[in-house]
Amino acid sequence: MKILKFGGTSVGSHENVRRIDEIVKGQNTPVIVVVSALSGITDTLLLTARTTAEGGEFTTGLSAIRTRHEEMAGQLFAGEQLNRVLSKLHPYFEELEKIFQGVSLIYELTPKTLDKIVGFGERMSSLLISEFLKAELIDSAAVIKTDENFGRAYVDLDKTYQLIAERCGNLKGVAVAPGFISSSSNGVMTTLGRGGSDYTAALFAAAMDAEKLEIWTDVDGFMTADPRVISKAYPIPSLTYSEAMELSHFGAKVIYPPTILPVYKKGIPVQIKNTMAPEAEGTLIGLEETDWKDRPIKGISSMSGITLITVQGLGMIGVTGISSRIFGVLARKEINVILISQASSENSISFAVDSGCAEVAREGIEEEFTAEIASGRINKITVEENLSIVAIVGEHMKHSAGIAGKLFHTIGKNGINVVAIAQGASEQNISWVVKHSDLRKTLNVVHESFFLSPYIELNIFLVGIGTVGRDLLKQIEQQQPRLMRDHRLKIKLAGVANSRKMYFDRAGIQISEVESLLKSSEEKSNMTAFCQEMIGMNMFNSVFVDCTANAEIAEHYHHILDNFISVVAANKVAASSSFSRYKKLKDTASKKGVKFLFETNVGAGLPLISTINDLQRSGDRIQRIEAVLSGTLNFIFNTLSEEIPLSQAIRMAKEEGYAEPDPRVDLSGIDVVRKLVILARESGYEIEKEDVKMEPFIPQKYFDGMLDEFWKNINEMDEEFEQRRKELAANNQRWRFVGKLENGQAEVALRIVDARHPFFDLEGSNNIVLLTSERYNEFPMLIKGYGAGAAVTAAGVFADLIKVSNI
Ligand SMILES: NC(=O)C1=CN([C@@H]2O[C@H](COP(=O)(O)OP(=O)(O)OC[C@H]3O[C@@H](n4cnc5c(N)ncnc54)[C@H](O)[C@@H]3O)[C@@H](O)[C@H]2O)C=CC1
Ligand SMILES: N[C@@H](CC=O)C(=O)O
Repeated sequence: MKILKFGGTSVGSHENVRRIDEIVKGQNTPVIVVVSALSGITDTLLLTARTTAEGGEFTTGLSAIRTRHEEMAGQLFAGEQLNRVLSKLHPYFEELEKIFQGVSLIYELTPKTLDKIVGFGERMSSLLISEFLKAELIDSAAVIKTDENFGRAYVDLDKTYQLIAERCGNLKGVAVAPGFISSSSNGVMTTLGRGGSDYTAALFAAAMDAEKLEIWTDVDGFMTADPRVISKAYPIPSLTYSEAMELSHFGAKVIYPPTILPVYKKGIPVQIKNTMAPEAEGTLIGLEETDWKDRPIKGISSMSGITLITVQGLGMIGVTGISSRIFGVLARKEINVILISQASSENSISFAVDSGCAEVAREGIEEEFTAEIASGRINKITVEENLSIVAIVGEHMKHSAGIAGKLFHTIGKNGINVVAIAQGASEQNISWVVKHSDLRKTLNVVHESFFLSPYIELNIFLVGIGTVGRDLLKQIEQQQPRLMRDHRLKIKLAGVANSRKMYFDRAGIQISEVESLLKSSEEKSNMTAFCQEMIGMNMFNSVFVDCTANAEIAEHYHHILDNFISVVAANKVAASSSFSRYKKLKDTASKKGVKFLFETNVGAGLPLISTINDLQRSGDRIQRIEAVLSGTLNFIFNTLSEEIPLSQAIRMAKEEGYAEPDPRVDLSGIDVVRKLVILARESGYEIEKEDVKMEPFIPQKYFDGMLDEFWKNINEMDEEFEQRRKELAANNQRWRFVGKLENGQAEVALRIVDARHPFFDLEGSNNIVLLTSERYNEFPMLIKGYGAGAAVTAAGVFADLIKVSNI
């Protein structure tokens, strides 16, 4: 025999009732179908009853209940059968009306009367369904026996099992039973508590030693997290009884927790199934899980609307009976305590309750401890509101070291403050309290870090869509399928800005639509507002990517890192600003556990900074750097010819995407000064830009004034350069703009090199770096390759992004 329970949504429409018929027909064993009231009916019954007791009218509520059932009957039956079903339904409406009239006369609604009223929902739905399935109707109230604790009666299990077995022992086909309702030994109607239809089904299953209990609902089973918050949540194939209990306790409203006990005692498996998608596997609950045996954590549950109350005082230390008095008060006031946390010093006890009961709880505690508060032995009762509880659940957490460490490290790294923690000695559940505003981020972080997510998400906020930024977007779009497939990495563009507009979307911005979305966006580009929005979005694994050359944007890095957001910069301004600022940014990143990466600041995509970092970390010491670090200048010197004068070569470098947004930064030598300073600092030298000796090769007057004037006047230098170029060519010599660091002294200057020099053959916009260190001494390390350009620079930024993701 099988017991199939269908919830309110599953019986809430005639289409769904027809689905139930199909599901039941597919069974090849006797079946008892337990049903809830039609969706929304229990709420209407409760509301109408309460309104009536307060002097309001009941006719509207009653007529809505009547219409709903009559309409459903009209959709399920026709002709004679419809008349017959309606004639069976009408006595219920009449009886209900009489009860409401009684309540309206005496303005009183006892728990006993309320149980009688709410039980009508299941009585009427079971009538409709049994008629439609042409099944026997079992009166659950006659076989489930309880005490008279109305609203949530306690079941006499022995008596109930005996009566069910007697009533259903000879059942051959299909029977339908209302959930939720029961009766006392005096025959008074009682109910099993909200959600009690699951419990009814479990009682039938246990009494009949059923082969399986199936709970048919409107979700695909227990999910790894709340799917309304985590779009990547997916069904858990199997759980043990205790895991299901733990998950149900904190929010996963898939099954009513008391349901588990009767079936657990008899070892009856419970299958959660979706009535709307019967083909989905669902979740199987049993003594042992059938899947995911290697996963320490099966799911995350969460609960919002939580208030944490803390009772604190030095006078509590070593005093017995404090806890018993606190929880005694709460028990007397019928306040459910959701989580408890006590410091081992015993000077404080914190407990979490539903915010709706917080005020009553606080008043009760203050009253109980009036004397201790007056004498100062208890000095504080604090109430923290707007909190949420999150719990990870899994039987294999037991004796598995490192779970809590990893959990709180990951949470902390994402800037989430943990307000309180509790872990049961059973080690199946670790629960903690966070601000409600951090709940989404917490769930995402935990879901990902414990591999409950099919992929890791990196949320990027990109500023600057020029040569590098545009290519970066193109590369992300092209590489995304491979990253998802091979590395479980999904790069999500959550915010973007050009110099005019900005646009955000937590769900992710389609890269192909970036330009048009920015064009139509109402939000004007503003860095302060951009940071505010990005930080306010409070997304986990966030990275700010700066593909501008803007100094104002670089000013915001500290604030961004301080808010647990990594920074990847192609922009060289921050890393080459004052040493104290550079150091502060690095220290902040390290303190906050995020990354500040700027590999492309020197040599574009060449692995220069990472190589220097590796040498340093492994104990080497950089003694000397000699390098060509300007792609633009190298390109210009390799391009100048009789046909191509200086001014034209500069324009070509700009068109090729090598030059800075303002090419005077390249021509003045400032770009190389910045790069040399960054390399020196990464090599451990405390150096400022002003410390670098620079010999300009173009007169200062061309750099003063506006950019337009520069473009207008720079051809004045063409002739002189052509003269000098000819002389060089005649001597088989070339110009190279060289940066050098030696004995802590840095200089940049235009050099003339001949064919014997290693820089002589440096082609196009290539860069070259010779690193002399303690280990690479007689033969320095040489790194050479493209030193500028959209594709290689964007690839370098991309590589930094991948480093942030830690895949
Ligand atoms: N192009 C190259 O080969 C390399 C460039 N870099 C660095 O990459 C950065 C970007 O260079 P490119 O893409 O070549 O320059 P670009 O001039 O093509 O792009 C910069 C973009 O930033 C935008 N922008 C400026 N201020 C802004 C603001 N306040 N808000 C939003 N957007 C703003 C500009 O409108 C422009 O679209 C620069 O810092 C450069 O030094 C680094 C290595 C190589
Ligand atoms: N303008 C720079 C670009 C790379 O940093 C250069 O030309 O090297």
